[in-house]
Amino acid sequence: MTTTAPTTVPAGTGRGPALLAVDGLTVRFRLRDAVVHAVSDLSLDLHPGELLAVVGESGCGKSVLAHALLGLLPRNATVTGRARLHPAAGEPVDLIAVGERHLARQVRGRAIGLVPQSPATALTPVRTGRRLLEETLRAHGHPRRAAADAAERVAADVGLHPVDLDRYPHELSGGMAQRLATALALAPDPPLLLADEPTTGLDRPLVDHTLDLLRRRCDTGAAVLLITHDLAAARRVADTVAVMYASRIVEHRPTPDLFDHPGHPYTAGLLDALPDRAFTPVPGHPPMLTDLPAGCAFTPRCPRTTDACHTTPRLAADGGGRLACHHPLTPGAPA
Ligand SMILES: Nc1ncnc2c1ncn2[C@@H]1O[C@H](COP(=O)(O)OP(=O)(O)OP(=O)(O)O)[C@@H](O)[C@H]1O
Ligand code: NI
Repeated sequence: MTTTAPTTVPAGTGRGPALLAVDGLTVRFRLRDAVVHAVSDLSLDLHPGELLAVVGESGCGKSVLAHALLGLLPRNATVTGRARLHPAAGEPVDLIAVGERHLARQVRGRAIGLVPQSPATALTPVRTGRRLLEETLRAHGHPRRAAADAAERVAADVGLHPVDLDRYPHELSGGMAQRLATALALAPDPPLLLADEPTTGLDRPLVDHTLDLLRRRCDTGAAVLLITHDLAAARRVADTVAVMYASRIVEHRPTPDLFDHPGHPYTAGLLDALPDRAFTPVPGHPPMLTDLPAGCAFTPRCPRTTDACHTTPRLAADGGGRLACHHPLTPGAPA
């Protein structure tokens, strides 16, 4: 590996030991005649009570990050680095090294919940939402009768009507399937939740409702890694925001700092694309992850590029956050 980022998180979030400490996580996919650099040297800490939003354009590696932590990647993936999960009750475990048996028995669903990006395909088609929820709850120790009540409660939490619980997954709209998937992930009350675009297909009031639900989970001690395209969503609920570009975290800061004083030209570009700002998209397209340029991958789209950008910038402490850029923006100065 070329660089190793510090594992400290931005100031203000470092209370006690991290629940999740990811260090140098790298994922490569082998294709017949190419290698996909899906996640590169990624480091982050997540503490109990913290909501971290991971944002970035389509294909930058957000879902692969979540799947790597849960051992859900296909066989052509190679994962290196460490991801230490340290639950309050229990020994720390390296999610990358621990192996499928432990992940299946102790981690997935129990220690780490996942709201998958495409819930419609992830839901078992032959069981109603109610059965799926009750089975999940019983698998995590709820007695039969308590599970029935808890299923209705958690369904109501995500805005699902009891009648909708008696439908089969194919009878649900995209938004209902999304809410059911969220309910299934939340039901066992995992200390860590990975929520991959959990508001897809929801109308605005339900988007806010779901986001606030995740926020409340953090306020009662859980940690949430929220993957989203929606910067407004991140702004509403996240404590810190990590911006990914072409497989790397390029900036990570407390939420207000990121929105008010972005340091990376890419972050500034994403903010400029917001409808309530300049509403101008970042020009150009992200690079192919099979063919990344040497050095900073944002170089071809960056207005500040110089020769220095041909070496990969280290993700280093910057103010209260972390930044990987040779020519960062300074607060108040034009891009
Ligand atoms: N099994 C696989 N084999 C090869 N490449 C893969 C595989 N799974 C994902 N990729 C590639 O890894 C990269 C990262 O994908 P990922 O799904 O993490 O993107 P993302 O940031 O979640 O995008 P989106 O916002 O569209 O969900 C993409 O280039 C994708 O094509
Ligand atoms: Ni994704």
